[in-house]
Amino acid sequence: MSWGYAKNNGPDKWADNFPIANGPRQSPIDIVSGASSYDKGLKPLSLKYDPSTCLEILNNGHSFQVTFADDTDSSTLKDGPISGTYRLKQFHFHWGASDDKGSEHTVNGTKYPAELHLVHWNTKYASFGEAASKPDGLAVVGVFLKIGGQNASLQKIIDAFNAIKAKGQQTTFAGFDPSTLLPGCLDYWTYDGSLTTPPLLESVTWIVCKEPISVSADQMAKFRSLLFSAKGEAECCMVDNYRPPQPLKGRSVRASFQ
Ligand SMILES: NS(=O)(=O)c1ccc(Cc2ccc([N+](=O)[O-])cc2)cc1
Ligand SMILES: [Zn+2]
Repeated sequence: MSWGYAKNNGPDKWADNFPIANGPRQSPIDIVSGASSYDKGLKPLSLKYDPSTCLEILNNGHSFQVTFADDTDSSTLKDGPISGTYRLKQFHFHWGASDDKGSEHTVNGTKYPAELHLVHWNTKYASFGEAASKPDGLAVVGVFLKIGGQNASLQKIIDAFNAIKAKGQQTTFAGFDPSTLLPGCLDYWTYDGSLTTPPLLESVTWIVCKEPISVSADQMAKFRSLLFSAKGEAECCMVDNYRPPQPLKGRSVRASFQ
């Protein structure tokens, strides 16, 4: 049986097939703001996204993701805590069955209803797959979602959900600008971590934005209408697809702001 988020294949079972689950730099973590240290050497994030690199949206059975053409430096992340150029590969979300949980990172123990991950890979390596196995191979920008007003940018994504309700379904998704999903303020925390799903590779520089973006309660309900299950299988709602916080194991968390 492959990994998932159920009792029998969820986060507490992942170490059985992926022993790195108990490694020294696992993600997510609880961000204790008072314990993070302001680093004046941290640069502002430089995010440059080209909507024409947006390709498709798919339900992979764990989340839904929007994938980008990453054969040129059209959509990139630079500066911040990283050196060099990282290309946007995809973005996806994690969310809960109710508004009191769903994010992977937490802030002073607080869970948000959802969390966006924008996944980038270091162009010093030849491909995403190669980069994913290197300690400085990936950089993921995390953005919290909090319940508030309707989010017009998210609505464009939600409008495609009918075509990707079940695992394995995908559809063309062109011209979407991911920068419309970013908060106004790009203050961030950063630390060395891992993928938060198997294979849990310890190759991610995490960049977690302090300011959340809004999502309405109705929009969150639409996230929860997606399915973990494939067409023809017993329907299983795609909810609680988040890993809980992992031990810090001596890592420091730096803040780009005072
Ligand atoms: N949630 S997250 O840490 O941002 C995350 C981002 C991307 C991925 C997808 C993935 C990344 C790498 C591999 N790999 O190298 O075998 C397989 C799947 C998995 C998890
Ligand atoms: Zn993720």
